[in-house]
Parts: sequence; structure tokens; C-alpha cells
Amino acid sequence: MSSAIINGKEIGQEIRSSVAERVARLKEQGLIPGLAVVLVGDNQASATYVRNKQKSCEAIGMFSELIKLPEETTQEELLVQIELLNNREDIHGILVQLPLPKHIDEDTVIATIAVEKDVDGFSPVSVGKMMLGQETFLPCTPFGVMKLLEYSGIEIAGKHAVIVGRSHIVGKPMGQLLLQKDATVTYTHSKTPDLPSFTKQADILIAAVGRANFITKEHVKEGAVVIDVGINRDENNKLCGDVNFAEVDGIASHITPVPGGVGPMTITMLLFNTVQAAETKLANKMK
Ligand SMILES: Nc1nc2c(c(=O)[nH]1)N[C@@H](CN(C=O)c1ccc(C(=O)N[C@@H](CCC(=O)O)C(=O)O)cc1)CN2
Repeated sequence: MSSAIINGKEIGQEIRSSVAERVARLKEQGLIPGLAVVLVGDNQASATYVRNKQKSCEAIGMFSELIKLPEETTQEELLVQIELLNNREDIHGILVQLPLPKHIDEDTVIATIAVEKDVDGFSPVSVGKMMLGQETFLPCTPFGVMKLLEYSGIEIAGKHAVIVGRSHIVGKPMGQLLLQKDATVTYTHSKTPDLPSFTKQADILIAAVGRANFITKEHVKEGAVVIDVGINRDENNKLCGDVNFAEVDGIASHITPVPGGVGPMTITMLLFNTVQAAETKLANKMK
């Protein structure tokens, strides 16, 4: 029997509808939530993601502004742009599309974004708060995975979650969010010896390693929930995940497809965080 598909497009759409209602309520109170998207250089994939983010904002009535800077922009010039956005009243969320050109230090740039506008949840303060379980913006991809599990009725407490991947923006925060929901979490990565001996123990397997079709049937326990965070191109330039879907289908109880699984949730949770930022600003103004 085939695995049940966790449909990120459908779940994302449901969440976006409720975010759109919150936007409408804010507008009634005279506030239009605004997102600034900063894109540096000519990375084609980044340009597509940024376009999709802007379209998604417009679709639910939010304002979005693109700050497009050339590849040769210096770090100082970029920091000046971020400071300007930090001080703008009409901008509630700021995101700098990653990756940045090699001559720019991502950590320095991200740390410059005002924490109350850090809707990507990447700044050291946001990450620290998340680690402590304090209220903050959660990074959009792991936050989206948590919503996929919730909307699919998948129990987390008491389950063994195995993360394959240790990036700052997915793997590390993913484990933390699952831990906060009482999962037992194991972190693994591409250099873990005998990886299948770990992944085979997973009730919930998160593949975020960034390698096309890396997770095969030998990695997956019968009945596991498999979440594929990868976005790769295979040898035929076809979009694929980190999981070999054809092999794992039928072994997993549930699986996310690529495309149409985790990807759409990343942008959904960005909209969610930006509306949250605008609501918080309005609430503080009324105090
Ligand atoms: N500042 C940020 N930079 C990057 C992030 C991020 O969350 N913040 N994540 C990724 C890229 N990303 C968003 O920026 C992103 C990637 C993929 C998708 C998505 O919807 N994917 C689709 C397929 C799209 C396609 O056809 O290529 C899917 O999986 O269905 C959305 C957002 C790195 N940078």
C-alpha cells in the first residue's frame, strides 16, 4: 500500500486563509502588514523564491517591497540598507534571501536585522529565545514542518525523531522544536557512520541533508513518518528531495512529496510570522 501523502500545498493554503483574515482585521484598524525582501546578486533560484514570496504577500493583501542589490554590493552597503529597513514604520518584517554572495558574512548581516522584524527567525537573539522556549519568530521551514505534523494528526510526544542534517536554518532548529513537543531527538548528518542504524530507529525521520535521493529504503523503518526538506536537482535536472520517494513510498506511513510538501510551508510560515510582527506592533502601540 502507498504511504499517505502529506500535502503541503493544501495545508499551506488552509493556514494562508486564516492569515489573510488576520491581515483584513489589521487593515480595518489602519495597519497594512509590510514585508521587505532583500535580494543580493543574480542567483536564479533565489530570484524565484523572492518572487514567490512577494506574490504570496500580495495574494493575502500584505504589502511587500523588494530591495534588489547587485552582486558586487559590499557588506557595509547591505548593512546600511538593513538599518534603513529597521527604522521604517511601514515595514514589519525583514528577510535577507540566502545564500548571500561569498564576500558577505551572513551571520553579521542577519544579526543586524531588528529582532522584532526578524521574521525568518535566524538572528542570534531569535535562535536563543527559541532554544529557551521563549516566544519568538520560529524559522519558517522547521515551523512549517511542525504545522504539517500537527495538521496531519501525527503524534510527536514520546516518538523518536531522527534528523539527518545540521544546518542552522533547518536541522538544528528542527530538533529543538520536536524536543519541545516531547520527542526524543537524535541528530545525524552526512558524515554519521552507519547512518541507517540510526535512521531505522526513527518514528519521525526528517531528511534535511541537501543531497538528491540520499535517503533510500534501507534508511526507513516500516510505518515511519518521513519528512523531506530537500530541494535538489537530479541528474536529469528534475526537482527532487533528499528522499528517494519511489523507494520509500509504501514503507513509510506518511511522506511529504517534493515539490508540494515542505517547500510551500516555508513561505506560508513567513506570511504567518510577518502578520504576527504587525499585530505585535499594533498591540504595543495601543498600550
Ligand atoms: N532568508 C531565507 N533564505 C532561504 C530560506 C529561508 O527560509 N529564508 N529557505 C530557502 C529557500 N526558500 C525560501 O527562501 C524556499 C525554498 C523552496 C520553496 C518551495 O516552495 N519549493 C517548492 C518547489 C519550488 C520549485 O519549483 O523550485 C516545493 O517544494 O514545492 C519555498 C521557499 C533558502 N534560502
